[in-house]
Amino acid sequence: MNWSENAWKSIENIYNNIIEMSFIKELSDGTLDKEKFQFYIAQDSLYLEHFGRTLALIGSKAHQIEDALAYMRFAENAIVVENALHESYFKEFEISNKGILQPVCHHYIHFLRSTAAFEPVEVALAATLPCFWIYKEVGDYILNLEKTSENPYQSWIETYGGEDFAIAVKTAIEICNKAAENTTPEIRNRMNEAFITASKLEFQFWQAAYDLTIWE
Ligand SMILES: Cc1ncc(CO)c(N)n1
Repeated sequence: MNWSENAWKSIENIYNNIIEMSFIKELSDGTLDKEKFQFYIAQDSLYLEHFGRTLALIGSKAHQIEDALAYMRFAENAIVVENALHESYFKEFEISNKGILQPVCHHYIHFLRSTAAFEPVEVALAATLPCFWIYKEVGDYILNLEKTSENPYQSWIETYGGEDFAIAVKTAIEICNKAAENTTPEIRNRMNEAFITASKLEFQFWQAAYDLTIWE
């Protein structure tokens, strides 16, 4: 079993909890409250900016030049393409501004940033993998459910389910597997831990949107 297969096994229960979440269920059938989606998109747009910057930092540290290039492209994609996409959601869902980072998004972003800054690059690569992989699995899962006609969230679903995003995810998985193979057992364990922590934060990110969790 390679590193990523083993890592996915260790988050299988977290993933199963994610697809059972009310947020995901209601997003799939189009019944999610607009206010919860607005909260989610505004936080996610802040998330993507920081995520993009973090991917660029990790790219700058990658051992192999092709991995550096891949991460710099992921960074560009997170900032340019997804922000543009969010601008269209901002209009469609009448969001006037992004607001501030709320607790869970703040936590997730700063976990990624500090991992990228202070941990070995292999661990940082693993910390970013759930952002790719869980979104792909959730996107595919929702796409494969019976479609409700006229789901207002259909374009979000199509961003993460389907071929284009799958190609990026495959590359990210391969980079992590290669990094894991070429490092020590101790760092491999830390990679696994970072992968699990980020997966828990993916769960929390959706839960915070469902509960509209803000600073006290
Ligand atoms: C919180 C979060 N994780 C992952 C993705 C997908 O890149 C996203 N848009 N938002």
